[in-house]
Order: sequence, then C-alpha cells, then structure tokens
Amino acid sequence: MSIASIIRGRRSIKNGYKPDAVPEKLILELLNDAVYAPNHGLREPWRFLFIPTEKKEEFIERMMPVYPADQQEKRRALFSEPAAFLIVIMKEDPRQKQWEEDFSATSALIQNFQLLAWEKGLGVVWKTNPHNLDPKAHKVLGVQPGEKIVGFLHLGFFDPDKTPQAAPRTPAEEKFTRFE
Ligand SMILES: Cc1cc2nc3c(=O)[nH]c(=O)nc-3n(C[C@H](O)[C@H](O)[C@H](O)COP(=O)(O)O)c2cc1C
Repeated sequence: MSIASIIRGRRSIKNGYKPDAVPEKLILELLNDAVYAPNHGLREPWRFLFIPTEKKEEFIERMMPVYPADQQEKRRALFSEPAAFLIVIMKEDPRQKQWEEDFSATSALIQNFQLLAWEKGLGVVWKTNPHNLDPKAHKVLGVQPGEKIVGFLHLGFFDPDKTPQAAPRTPAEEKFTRFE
C-alpha cells in the first residue's frame, strides 16, 4: 500500500469497535515506529499511558468522579465502546517556541500512530474532550503539573466493511497562492 493510499484511506473509528483485546505488544510495536516523527532538538517530548482492555472497567470507574453526576451514565457508555485507550502526554516547555515545536512533534507522532494502526486494522479516534484539560482527570491518570494530554486515543478493532465514508476534502488548489 502506498503512503498516499494509507493517508487517504484512514478514517477515525468512533464506534462499532469489536470487544477483542488490544494487545500491548501491538501498541508498543506501533509506537516504536511512530517515535520516528520529526521532533526538534530530539527532545522526544512525549510519553504514553495505555489502558489495556482488561483494565478498562477499572479505568471507567476511577474516571467517573471526574464528571458531574448527571453526565456519568453517558460518559460510562462512551468509554465502554472502545476496547482500550492510549493517552499521549507531552512535557510542556515553558518557552513558547519550544512548546510549539513539542506540540507539533507530538501531533506528528499521533498521526504516525494513526496511520500505522490503520495498516494493522486497529481503529483509532483522536479525542480532545474537555477532560483532557481537567485537573481531576489528571489526578486519576497521573498527569503531572507541566504535562499536557495531547491525544486521548480510543482504540479497537472493527469490521472493515463498516469503514466510514471519507468526508470530502477541499482540493489544495483552492487554498493555494503563489508568492508574487
Ligand atoms: C486534534 C484532533 C482532535 C479531535 N478530537 C475529536 C473529538 O474530540 N471527538 C471526535 O469524535 N473526533 C475527534 N477528532 C477526529 C475528527 O473528528 C476526524 O478526524 C474528522 O472528523 C475527519 O474524519 P477522518 O479522521 O475519518 O478523516 C479529532 C481529530 C483531531 C486531529
């Protein structure tokens, strides 16, 4: 498969996950390729928290107090859908230039991971729900002061026949100018 066809074919998998366990070995294999993302100063500003399938129920219970009582059932149902989670955490450099470089590098790593996962038939959606910024969630997840959750990835195998349709993209020509 060409890189172009993987980039074009990858879709965010937001539901319809199979209950099959997501092997930690696979996640590490994907991450060990994904870490070849460009990162300035080779700071490798990321770390990873994996919630394996067998720990999912405990994770959901521990996360419930993060949400107001009237939202907990909805959140429990949402967290129950994926088979596992991978949280990508970045060290926040206090200098703006380095922060931007590190955030960009971590985002590049996440896209590498999504493409590599796609090649292996593992569905991923990159989530940026408000809990990514919530100190209560940070406490549960062990996210330290000076760290930021960049990607809360929902993971699970899925039926390829149910791959969502791609939303059309605007041709680059329409957003392209030439310096005169
Ligand atoms: C930085 C980022 C944050 C995202 N956050 C969410 C999210 O919170 N919830 C969600 O359902 N999808 C989220 N997505 C997935 C996008 O909705 C998805 O990429 C978009 O709909 C295009 O679909 P595709 O990835 O299948 O091409 C996010 C994607 C990116 C890159």
